[in-house]
Amino acid sequence: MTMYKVTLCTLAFTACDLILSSILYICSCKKPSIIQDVLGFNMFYSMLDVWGTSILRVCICVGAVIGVLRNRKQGPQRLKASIIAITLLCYLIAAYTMIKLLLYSEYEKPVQDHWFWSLLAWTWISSAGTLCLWIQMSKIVPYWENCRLHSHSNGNQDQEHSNNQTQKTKTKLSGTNIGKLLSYSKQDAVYLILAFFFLLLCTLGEIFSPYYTGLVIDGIVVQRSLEQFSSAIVLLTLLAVASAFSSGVRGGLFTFTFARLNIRIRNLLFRSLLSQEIGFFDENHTGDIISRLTSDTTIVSDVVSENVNIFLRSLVKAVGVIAFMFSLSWQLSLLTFMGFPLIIMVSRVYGKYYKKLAKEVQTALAQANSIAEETISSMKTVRSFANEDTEACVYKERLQQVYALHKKEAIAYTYYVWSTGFTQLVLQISILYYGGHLVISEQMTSGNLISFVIYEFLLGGCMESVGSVYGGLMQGVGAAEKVFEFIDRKPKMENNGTLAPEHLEGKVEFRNVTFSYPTRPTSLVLQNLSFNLYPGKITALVGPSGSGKSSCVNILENFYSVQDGEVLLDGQPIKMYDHKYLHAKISMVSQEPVLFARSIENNISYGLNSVPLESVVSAAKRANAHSFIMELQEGYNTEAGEKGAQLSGGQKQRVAVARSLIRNPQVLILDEATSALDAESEHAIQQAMNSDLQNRTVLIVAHRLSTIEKAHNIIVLDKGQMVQQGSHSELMEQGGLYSHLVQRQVSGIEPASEEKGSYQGTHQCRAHCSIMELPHSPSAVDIRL
Ligand SMILES: Nc1ncnc2c1ncn2[C@@H]1O[C@H](COP(=O)(O)OP(=O)(O)OP(=O)(O)O)[C@@H](O)[C@H]1O
Repeated sequence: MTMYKVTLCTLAFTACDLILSSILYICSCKKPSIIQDVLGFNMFYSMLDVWGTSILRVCICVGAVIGVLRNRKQGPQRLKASIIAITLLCYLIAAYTMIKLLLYSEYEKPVQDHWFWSLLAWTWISSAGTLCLWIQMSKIVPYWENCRLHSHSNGNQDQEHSNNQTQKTKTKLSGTNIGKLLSYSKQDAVYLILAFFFLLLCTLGEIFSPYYTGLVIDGIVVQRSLEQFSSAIVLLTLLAVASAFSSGVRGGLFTFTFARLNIRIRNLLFRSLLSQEIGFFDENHTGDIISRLTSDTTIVSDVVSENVNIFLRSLVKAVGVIAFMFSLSWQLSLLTFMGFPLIIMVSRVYGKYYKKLAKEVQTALAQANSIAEETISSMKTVRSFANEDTEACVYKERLQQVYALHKKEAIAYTYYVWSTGFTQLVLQISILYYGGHLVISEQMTSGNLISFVIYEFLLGGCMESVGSVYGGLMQGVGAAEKVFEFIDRKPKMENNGTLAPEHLEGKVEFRNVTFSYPTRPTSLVLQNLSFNLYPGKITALVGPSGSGKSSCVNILENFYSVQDGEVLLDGQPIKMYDHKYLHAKISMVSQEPVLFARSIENNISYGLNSVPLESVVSAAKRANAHSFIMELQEGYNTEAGEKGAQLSGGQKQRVAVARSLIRNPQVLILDEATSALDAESEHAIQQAMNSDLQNRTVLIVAHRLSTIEKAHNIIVLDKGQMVQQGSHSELMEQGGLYSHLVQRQVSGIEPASEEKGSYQGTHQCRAHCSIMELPHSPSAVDIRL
């Protein structure tokens, strides 16, 4: 709504409020004239004070209008900042009318004055209206801001629109998350219904107990009848037993159901993670992801299960207790409910703040986990640089952030308990005072007052649980939000190809490929790159560090989408091939192969279904791994350790080569695959591959240029572009980057401009060492690729 519309509405409402309240007051006036009513004001039968609240509302509305008109820019913001105070004021007006009702009922029993009821009802309506108008005015956007928004470029509008959408989605999330959690529990509907049934039984028992306690007291104090007193005690005992039994069953069922939910959510999350594109894992830290999978899923199910249990119990109990309270005394109930909105308001404010804090705690914890995970998984590197202290300090710093957030949480909780505790105390004293008055004036029995006080305590307990559970639930919802974010995430690159031809030649074509990594979309790693790989031929990719060799392999493995151009396998885009088929036909051995913490046999047959041991042994023999495997205590059943840590670098490489060879791939990619091998092993593997070559397409990524001299085609990359192509002798004749690199390696000196990082340095050292060995090294001399 525009500023003028809201202002006009507010002024019209204010006038209407003042006129109607005045008319109703005049009509409800019991004195002959208004002047007499004003001069002889009596709280018990004059409505002057209720009319006076309309003046207060007029002041609020007119003040807001003046504030907004005088300061169009900051006015609405100030109104927004004071919404809680105005809500409190409107609530106090409504609460005052209830006190008025109690006072009036002392004078006129029952209250049958229509004008009185009309003025009371109008006061409630107009208090709510005042609050709504205040909120509307706080949302006013100044005219020039509107113009600025309209005249903004389309791009910016889209941006703002999408921001608004995100905001809206976020607000929607909290509500939908609980719904979503329940939808994941659909399969457990029977258990949940049973749990709810026992919850009702247990709550009914708890609700009736105070009532029978009141009957026991009346039996002793008022009737002095043994019969009434003992029958009430028997019923009370039966109720307590039934309630305790149901309570146990209910608790067990809820815990069981939410344990199932935990497993379900973890499974879904893990499946969703496995379906994400590789870029997702570049963007998100492993620690963060693991934290979602472990701590967040646990919070979702455990915290939610515990809190839903308490929340539902308290809610059902509160409904029953309220019904009993009204049946015992409507006046005392009214008094009790004056404090009710105040507790809700405190819970809301606290819940909102707590939810924000819970999310921050989760993020900070995930970051701390990520650091611990990274450090522990790279312990050898940390130790070799003697960097334990720094890592411990970094971790401590992150934990300090978590601690600071926890402190904030603790302070928020303290304020919350203080405010609700104080409200309840004031209420209890008021109830005892007014209740005593009702008993003395014989408007209720002493037994009923005791029952009421017990109910009031029960209701206080329920409210407290609802409030504290609300915070817990919000913590669960905050964690659920993050879990669902991952579960619902649609992979940006889906493996939904279907092509799986029986015969695959293995011709690969990079056609005008332009590529950048999703984490750095602006820096082009490959630019308009085109080359072919042919079956039965060995092609080598060489180039300085960072020139894009491994990126070509990543694209060929269909790990990333290209920005422009395409990669074709037998003339078809690789995306169109079935995921499993593609990775059975294209296999890679990398420089630092990752093995899994399983037996060597399982590592070699990884990803294949029911492979006979003979095939595993045959692949291991071709990879020159059989003899070392047989020397291990448990042979093929030997555990490889986490990431293959129980094997040496060369042994890992040989197992990885066997893992590739067993698939009999049509396209074989070797990314410095034999770099960690001794000369003899390397030679043996080269021989095996040589004899296996047949019509296979082989792509070698090489840093040691000596290893690719016999390749049929050498592609030289520089800054993501192909600068040369040909056989070793052709390229040496041509001169240029290739011969330059070879000469540098032979002389053992790398161009300084290429030394950009420690990783590169490692390669250069290796290259340097291997070339220095060249004249004597059988691996270099006997290459038969
Ligand atoms: N996952 C990634 N996310 C973002 N950028 C990356 C990623 N991997 C590599 N890069 C960048 O892409 C460029 C090419 O890297 P690439 O690994 O393909 O080079 P390379 O020729 O294989 O290098 P090396 O010989 O050192 O292994 C580099 O600038 C590198 O920083």
